[in-house]
Amino acid sequence: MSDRYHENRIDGKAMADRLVADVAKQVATLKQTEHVIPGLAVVIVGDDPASKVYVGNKIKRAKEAGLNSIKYELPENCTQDELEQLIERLNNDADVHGILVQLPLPKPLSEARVIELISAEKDVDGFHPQNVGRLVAGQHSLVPCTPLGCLIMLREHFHGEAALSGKHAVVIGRSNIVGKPLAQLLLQANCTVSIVHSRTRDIETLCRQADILIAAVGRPQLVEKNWVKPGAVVIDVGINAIESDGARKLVGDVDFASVSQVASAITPVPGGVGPMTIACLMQNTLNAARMQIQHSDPIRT
Ligand SMILES: NC(=O)C1=CN([C@@H]2O[C@H](COP(=O)(O)OP(=O)(O)OC[C@H]3O[C@@H](n4cnc5c(N)ncnc54)[C@H](OP(=O)(O)O)[C@@H]3O)[C@@H](O)[C@H]2O)C=CC1
Ligand SMILES: Nc1nc(=O)c2c([nH]1)NC[C@@H]1CN(c3ccc(C(=O)N[C@@H](CCC(=O)O)C(=O)O)cc3)C=[N+]21
Repeated sequence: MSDRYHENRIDGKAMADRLVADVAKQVATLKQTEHVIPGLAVVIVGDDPASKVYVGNKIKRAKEAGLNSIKYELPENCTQDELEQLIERLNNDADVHGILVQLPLPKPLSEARVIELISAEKDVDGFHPQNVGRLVAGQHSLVPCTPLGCLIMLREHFHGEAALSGKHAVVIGRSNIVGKPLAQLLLQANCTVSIVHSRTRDIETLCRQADILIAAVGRPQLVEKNWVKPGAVVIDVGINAIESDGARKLVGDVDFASVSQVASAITPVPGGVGPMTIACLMQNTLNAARMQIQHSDPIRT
């Protein structure tokens, strides 16, 4: 009984490999037809080791996708002005189609000001207020990478978006980066959406009602077996580094060992949402380049 649902992992790494290969094909076509190579600028401020790992992964994947990628490293103590001057320069550089500023920024830099300064059509993170507004209005063009990665995983798992219709999706977490935009995407996919957070009462009972449960909390292994309805699909966005037997390891916001006994499908950490986030960044950079070339209507996801 305990492993009724064994072999129920959703393989984010394999899906991400396929998505990047698909982007690479489309990039090659764009090169031939439009003589343009999409360019991605990744800006990192300071030397947080985790941020360095993620940025390294992004640059590696960009190479695989055939994109031009440039990394800009600014010192921890750089000023708001210096950072903003770099963004302005990238906004005006025709070879740069996508700009990503790795978050969080060291104090006292203003994330909100930087996000607003990035040209909305180069905002491959989808964090600019104009892109947030478009997402909510259902006219989205550049959608935040992690929520988009989660949606693509669910679409593939259910063999199309139609199967999401009417399902109860519970999103744990309400950040601008993950929880809120993801709830919007699920709503547009006709799910019934609940968002729960640190002030929610009886969170366990609410989570147990979910057909699709998504954890984006930042609390290692918070979600346990008794939070999950048997047969539910669980997406674990969390990336938490913990010490276990003296070694550093990555775990999600879900207790994988216990929850995988009751879930019908579950994403692992590592190898789940993380790789899909980066693959979606490549897709967004391609979409941004296309929009800039054609000045056409936004591409729907
Ligand atoms: N796989 C990937 O590509 C990515 C992974 N991540 C990971 O996802 C996780 C979430 O990231 P992010 O959204 O940026 O985090 P934030 O810290 O910005 O948001 C966390 C959310 O969880 C809520 N929360 C915190 N504690 C609890 C609790 N005990 N019970 C219920 N809700 C709680 C908070 O509530 P409140 O609003 O009330 O404070 C908040 O809404 C992190 O582990 C992060 O590393 C993030 C981005 C990309
Ligand atoms: N402007 C901005 N955009 C982001 O998209 C953004 C950000 N800032 N700041 C930090 C978060 C976090 N994030 C991750 C991306 C990939 C992995 C990833 O590839 N994880 C691998 C493991 C990586 C490892 O070994 O550490 C995996 O889950 O398999 C993780 C986390 C993007 N974020």
